[in-house]
Amino acid sequence: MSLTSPPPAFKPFTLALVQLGQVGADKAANLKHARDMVLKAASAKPKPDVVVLPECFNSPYGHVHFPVYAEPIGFTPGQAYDIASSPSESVRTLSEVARETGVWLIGGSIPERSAADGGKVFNTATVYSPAGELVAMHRKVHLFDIDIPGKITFKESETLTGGTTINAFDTPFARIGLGICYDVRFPELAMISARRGCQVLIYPGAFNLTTGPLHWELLQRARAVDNQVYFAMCSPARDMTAGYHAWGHSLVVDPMGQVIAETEHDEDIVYARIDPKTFEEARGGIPVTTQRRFDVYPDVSKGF
Ligand SMILES: O=C(O)CCC(=O)C(=O)O
Repeated sequence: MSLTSPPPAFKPFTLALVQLGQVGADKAANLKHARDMVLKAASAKPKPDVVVLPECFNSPYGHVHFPVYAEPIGFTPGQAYDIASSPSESVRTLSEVARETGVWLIGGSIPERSAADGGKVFNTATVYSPAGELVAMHRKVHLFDIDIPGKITFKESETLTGGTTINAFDTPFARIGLGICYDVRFPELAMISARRGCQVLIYPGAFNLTTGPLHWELLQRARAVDNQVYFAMCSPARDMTAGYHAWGHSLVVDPMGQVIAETEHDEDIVYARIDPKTFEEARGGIPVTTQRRFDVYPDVSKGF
């Protein structure tokens, strides 16, 4: 799929965010639990069309862990990919559960080591069709390097490299744009995805107890309102025994900026009905999409 082609007609669908708990040191156990929770999410009535897992769901979150848990994936967008011989056990597991449940699965993110990039490690989201095909991938573009003295210091760039592409995938009901966590702080990424036809943006994420209360909801509502799109982020559950304390509060925001679904911080699954009517009403009533002044400032979605 090309971000320059017209998007699919936007139709109603059900989204499920799996706020996964029990992410520990045992990768096989993490994968099994993720699989069990996707099965649970998909057993709801109505069955969700899209199921989402959180950032870094197969490994503890921390720069020391990324190289240890990293798996080769070897996917090139637009090229055939044989799941059965994928070198990534996480990819094989996610593909299988997508096929078994018949949902579109945004497989959170996992540390990926890429031989084609000299062995560099990325924080990578993979997406599966209901047939289990790997249809898209997003490597976190903006690395989470922050230092708030006395509160939180985190430096993903110690071991990770940032991705260089903007990614989305088409379903029969929407074009869905991708990002990962810290990417939400950079309005350009969401803006470009929205101007290239995405009606829905979904970012696996894992905010923390310092920035979570202040910025998690604010940033998602901001990205939803300034682009008049649905915006959702899926977090891991909070685990105060883990090295990183996630904020939780996976949520879905509609194109008017209203939070339409939200969890607390424990393990949970939250469902939202995504309704094109709200999207059309937002764009019709507040027509910023046709009022932009590209004679005064440039359109960042063009020219590269
Ligand atoms: O931007 C933030 O405050 C948190 C970002 C984060 O946790 C991440 O990118 O993994």
